[in-house]
Amino acid sequence: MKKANFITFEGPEGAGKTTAIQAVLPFLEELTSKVVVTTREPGGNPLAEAVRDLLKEQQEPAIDARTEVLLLAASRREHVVQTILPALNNGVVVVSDRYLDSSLAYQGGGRGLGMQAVQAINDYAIENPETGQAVEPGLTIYMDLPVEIGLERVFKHRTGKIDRMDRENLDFHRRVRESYLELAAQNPERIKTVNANQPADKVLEDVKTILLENWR
Ligand SMILES: Nc1ncnc2c1ncn2[C@@H]1O[C@H](COP(=O)(O)OP(=O)(O)OP(=O)(O)O)[C@@H](O)[C@H]1O
Ligand SMILES: Cc1cn([C@H]2C[C@H](O)[C@@H](COP(=O)(O)O)O2)c(=O)[nH]c1=O
Repeated sequence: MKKANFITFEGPEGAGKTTAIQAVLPFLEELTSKVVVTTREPGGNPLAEAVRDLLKEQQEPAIDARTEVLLLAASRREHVVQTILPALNNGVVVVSDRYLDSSLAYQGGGRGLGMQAVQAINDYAIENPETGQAVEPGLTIYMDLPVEIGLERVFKHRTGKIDRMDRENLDFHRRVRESYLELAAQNPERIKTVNANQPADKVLEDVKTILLENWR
């Protein structure tokens, strides 16, 4: 496998992505001898962060599922063009807390729009304007855990606000996880699964092992 300059972290709510990314950063800088930047979705630039705020707030009437997927794809386009590509073109390693797989799992699976339809919308959003190639991560670390455990972490311990997605019902979150597991099974070369239902130091160890294996 080619050394991955674009790395994404994925998982259901409360999987520990943000915690793991922050903890692994110094290790990744040392491993790659490159500048490493972290970013997130939805977000990663001012316009996409504004979309993030919109999507996290409870909306009345409820946001239509197709509107949601289109807003996410539009914000992803900004993220790709304004943040991800300029960094990659400068030789920087980009680590994103969520990317396209989140749309496939949450909107494709969770909302029931179907992964194919969501992929098609996003093909337009993630095209590199210079090469015409899709901007895709070389490595995705999928942090897997039972949704009840992730949600318990979020509801009991999170310091930030409980948002619109967190409040979705258990079946929604189960469909999200099932979709991630399906994606991981379909893309074993790119998506590496970590058992996120372990103490944080053990999770970090497993993440480091995967990064090491993918930077040879
Ligand atoms: N391995 C772990 N065991 C127990 N608690 C953890 C673990 N990793 C993270 N946490 C805690 O769980 C909560 C969620 O962690 P974090 O924000 O890193 O997850 P996340 O995947 O980024 O969540 P989300 O996508 O929902 O924002 C935090 O309170 C964090 O301290
Ligand atoms: C990129 C992306 C995100 N989401 C959802 C998943 C989460 O509920 C929030 C992001 O916030 P977090 O702090 O990372 O939990 O947005 C989504 O539904 N679809 C997407 O494409």
